[in-house]
Formats: sequence, structure tokens, C-alpha cells
Amino acid sequence: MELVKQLLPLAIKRVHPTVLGTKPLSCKGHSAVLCENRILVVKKGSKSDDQIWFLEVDTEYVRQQRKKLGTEVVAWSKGVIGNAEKPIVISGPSGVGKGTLISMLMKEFPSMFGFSVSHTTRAPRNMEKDGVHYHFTDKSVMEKEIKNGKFLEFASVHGNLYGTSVEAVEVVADAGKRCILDIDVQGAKSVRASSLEAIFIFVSPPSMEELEKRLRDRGTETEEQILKRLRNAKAEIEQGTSSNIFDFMLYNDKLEESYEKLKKLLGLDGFVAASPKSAPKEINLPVDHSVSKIDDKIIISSGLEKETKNLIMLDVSSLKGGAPGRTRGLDFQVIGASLDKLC
Ligand SMILES: Nc1ncnc2c1ncn2[C@@H]1O[C@H](COP(=O)(O)OP(=O)(O)OP(=O)(O)O)[C@@H](O)[C@H]1O
Ligand SMILES: Nc1nc2c(ncn2[C@@H]2O[C@H](COP(=O)(O)O)[C@@H](O)[C@H]2O)c(=O)[nH]1
Repeated sequence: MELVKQLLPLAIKRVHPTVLGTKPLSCKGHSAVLCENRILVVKKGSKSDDQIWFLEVDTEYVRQQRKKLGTEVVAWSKGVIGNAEKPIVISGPSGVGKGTLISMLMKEFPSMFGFSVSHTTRAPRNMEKDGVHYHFTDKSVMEKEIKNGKFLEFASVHGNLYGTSVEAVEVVADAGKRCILDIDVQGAKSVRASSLEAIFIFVSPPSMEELEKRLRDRGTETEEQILKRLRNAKAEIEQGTSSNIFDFMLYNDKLEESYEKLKKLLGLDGFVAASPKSAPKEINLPVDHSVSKIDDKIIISSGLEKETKNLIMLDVSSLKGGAPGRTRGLDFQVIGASLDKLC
């Protein structure tokens, strides 16, 4: 009822809110039901991985963005089946080995992790591919997109803009994978302050001398850029090790040992990468259906006569996450042909 009170004046005044998040593609119709601070939308005739969407109207993220953008805001978040775990934010000074550790993880567990491809205004390095390593972008374009609320976080790092778009995180969740973000300390601080639940790891070098050696040996930066990155590294290490942004510190001395420690803190030590993923329970919702809500349960019913009704239940209390990004943990239960059990 509170949400209706909030939405009604907007509808009467014909307020056009800023719409954040990727919008659902059009479909043959939809049903919708109010769930506290968001509207659950069931698309008709869509594929099983694109049936449930949430239009967030008064969630923490929406309130934050409303304040930040100074306009009315709503945000889309797609419901994804299964329970992919929280994203992982990996931070640390340039050259410490974040990218190397992430590549090792993605190589060993390709079906488990997906990389959040950031936007940047810096020029591509020799081997870097647009859309794979970064989305290489013009400064003016990126600044406009920042104003339009496209980014979960952004920062000016070593003289260039870098940012994580909401879409970059959503693409990974859609693939049913756990998202890894490689971002600087300012970015980690912004994500920590946002409503995206994540775990935060700070990678630190054995010494400044070793950090400098790694940066120089990598051979990707000019002398001027190396010196700038090393100057910034001191402040980043100070912030990373003294603030309460990070859940874990990872000391990257010997690479293989550090990788084993990383796997341990992610609960992956002894995990057999080839073990089959438990298949998520997919249900094709009927095209003709109605949706209702009983306490925390959403009931999707099809069939006209009471005796022939097919009932599918979704427990909204077990949902996790939401905008920015996907709403995880959709779990449908076929509960047969009677509502009596629930009432
Ligand atoms: N434990 C290690 N011991 C020695 N060399 C390492 C170690 N970890 C990474 N390196 C090397 O250090 C260099 C920098 O690593 P990497 O590119 O992964 O750093 P990064 O933290 O991702 O840097 P940036 O933030 O600039 O992207 C690479 O050449 C890599 O091979
Ligand atoms: N705040 C953000 N920082 C980012 C993002 N993507 C990368 N980075 C950080 O930038 C530096 C430099 O990266 P490089 O590729 O130029 O060497 C490094 O510390 C990255 O972690 C981002 O989206 N947001």
C-alpha cells in the first residue's frame, strides 16, 4: 500500500523517472504484482531465462540514485535462477598482480567466474581487445554516460577515467557466473558504499622495489606513467591496508602460493573444477497465467477451471541482490493444482 501511495502522485503528475539498468525486451504481454518496494513482472511467452523481472521503485539503490541524480528513479533488475555467489572485488596497486591472479582463476574455473569488463579512457595496449579487456571509450562519451547513471562506480586513475557499468556486472550474472571486478581502491570504496553485496580483497606487494620491478618488466607503460603509478601505489597501499573497505588481504609474493591462498579464501581449495554444475531448475511459465501474492509467496497460476489450475510458487523471501545487477536466487516450485495448501 505504501508503494501505491508513492507511485500514484507520480502517475498523476506524469513524472518520467530516469530508468536505470537494462530494460527487458518486449514480449507478448506481462503480469505484475507489487512486492514491497518493487514490482515483480512476469513476461508472457518469453524464454525461461528471461521471464521474471523486477522494477525497483523504492529500494536502497533507487533511493541512493534518486539523491545522486536529483530526479525520480526506477531500476530494472532481471531475476536469475540459482544462487551464484556474491561478486568479488579485487583491488591493489598497479603491477601487484591482480590481473595475473584473476586470469589464473578464470582459466582454472571457466564456468564459475566471469570478468566484469570495465570502461576506460586510456589507450589500448598492444594485445588488448576492445570489449574483452576493456571497453575503450572517449572521455566525453564516458562523462555523459556517468551523468546518465550507467556506472556502478567510476574513478580517475593514473590520469584516465575507469568505470564499471551496471551492464558489465549483469552480463556475468546472466551467464550464471560469479562476477570478478578488478578496480582501484577508490572504486572499491564506492562499491562498498553501494548496495551491491560483494567480497573485497586487497592484493599487496612484498615491497615497493618488487612492485617497481614488476611494473618495469611488464613493459606496458612509459617511464612517466611508471613513476605516476608508483607514486599512487603508496597512497593505495596505505588506504587498502588501513581502511575497513577490504575483507581480506592477499600478500602476493610467490605467485603460486598467492594463488593457492586466493583459492582458499574463496573456498575453492580442493575443489574439482571439472565437477558438473548442478543444473538450475528451469520452468517455462505458461503464456496464459495470472499472478497473485500471498505473504512472501508469488503464485503463478494457469488454467481456467479450479480443478485444472497449474500452480507455480516463487518464494520472494529467498531472493538476493537486485539492482544494480541481477536478482539472484529465483527458485520455482510446482505446487500442483490447489491454493488450499497455502491459505
Ligand atoms: N607473484 C608474482 N611474482 C612475480 N611477478 C608477478 C607476480 N604476480 C604478477 N607478476 C607479474 O607482474 C606484472 C604485473 O602483473 P599484473 O599485470 O597482473 O598486475 P595488475 O595488478 O593487474 O596491474 P594493473 O593494475 O596495472 O592492471 C606482470 O608482468 C606479471 O606477470
Ligand atoms: N575504479 C576503477 N578502477 C579500475 C577499473 N578498471 C580497472 N581499474 C584499475 O585501474 C588501474 C589501472 O589499470 P590498467 O589496466 O590501466 O593497468 C588498476 O588499478 C585497475 O584495478 C574500473 O572499472 N574502475
